[in-house]
Amino acid sequence: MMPSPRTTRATVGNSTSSATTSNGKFEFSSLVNSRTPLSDSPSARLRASESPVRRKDSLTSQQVLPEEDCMKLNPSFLGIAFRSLLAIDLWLSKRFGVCAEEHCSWGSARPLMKLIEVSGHGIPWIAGTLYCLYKSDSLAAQEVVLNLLFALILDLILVGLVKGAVKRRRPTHNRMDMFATFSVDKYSFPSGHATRAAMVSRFLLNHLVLAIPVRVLLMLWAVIVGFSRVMLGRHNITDVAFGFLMGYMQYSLVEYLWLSPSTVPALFSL
Ligand SMILES: CC(C)=CCC/C(C)=C/CC/C(C)=C/COP(=O)(O)O
Repeated sequence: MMPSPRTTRATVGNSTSSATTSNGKFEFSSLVNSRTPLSDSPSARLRASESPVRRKDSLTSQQVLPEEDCMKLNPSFLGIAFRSLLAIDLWLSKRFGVCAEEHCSWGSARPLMKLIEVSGHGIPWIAGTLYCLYKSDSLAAQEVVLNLLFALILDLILVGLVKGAVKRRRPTHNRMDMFATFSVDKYSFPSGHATRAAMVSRFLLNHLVLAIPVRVLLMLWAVIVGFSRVMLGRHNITDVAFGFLMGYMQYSLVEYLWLSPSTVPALFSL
C-alpha cells in the first residue's frame, strides 16, 4: 500500500524528515543525525560547535572536548569560590549598612559616622601635615613629616590607580554625599579611607613616641574608620579589608623609599 503523505514525508536534500509513531503523532528527526553523524565532516563539526544542544547530541564517548570548552562547561573551583565570596560580601555589606540613610535602623548615628569619615579624609590629613612641616623646627622632625606627606600622596595615587583599574561600583544603598572627591571615587575598591587609616596609624606608631593609651586609641581609630565605611554604605566589606591590607603594605613601601637628607638633600634645604 502507498504510504499516506500525512504519515510519512521525507525531503531529499533537506535536513528534516517526519514520521508518525504508533500513537499517530508526528515526530521530527534529523536526517543528518540519522544518516551521517555530526562529527563525520568538518562542516558538520563546525555547525555542532555553534549549538550546545547539537554538540551534546553529537558527542560520543571517544570524543574529547577542546580545553577552552571544558573550562566553560566546568567553571573552576576558584571561580565559584570567588563568586560566592562576592555574593556573601554584597549581602553582609548591605546588612551592615545601617547608617546608609537617616531612616535606616542606625540612621541617627549617621552624623557621627560622617565625622569619622572626615577624620580619615585626605584633605585634613594633607593640610595638617603641611602645617606640621611648616612648623617643624628640627631636621629630624622635618624628615618624618615630609615622609608622612609623601606617604599620603603616594596613597592617593595608588588608590586612584587601583580604583580606576578595578572599577567596582559603590554599593547601591550608598548616598554619594561625600565631600571633596576625585572622579575615581565613584568606585569603591579599595576604600581610600581604609588604606589611609592603616598606613597613617602604622606610620605614627613607628615614628612618634606615644603613650600606650594613645597607641591603642590610634589603632582603634583606624578600625572604627573601616567599620564606618561599611555602616555608611560607602563600601562593601571586601573593599575595606583590602584597603587595610593595601595601606599596611603601603607603609612598607614608604619605609623602603624613605626620603632622607642624604638621599634627597634638595628637599631638606628648602
Ligand atoms: C591636596 C589635595 C589634592 C588633596 C586631595 C584629597 C582628596 C580629595 C582625597 C580624596 C579622599 C576621598 C574622598 C577618598 C575616598 O575614600 P573612600 O574610602 O570612599 O574610597
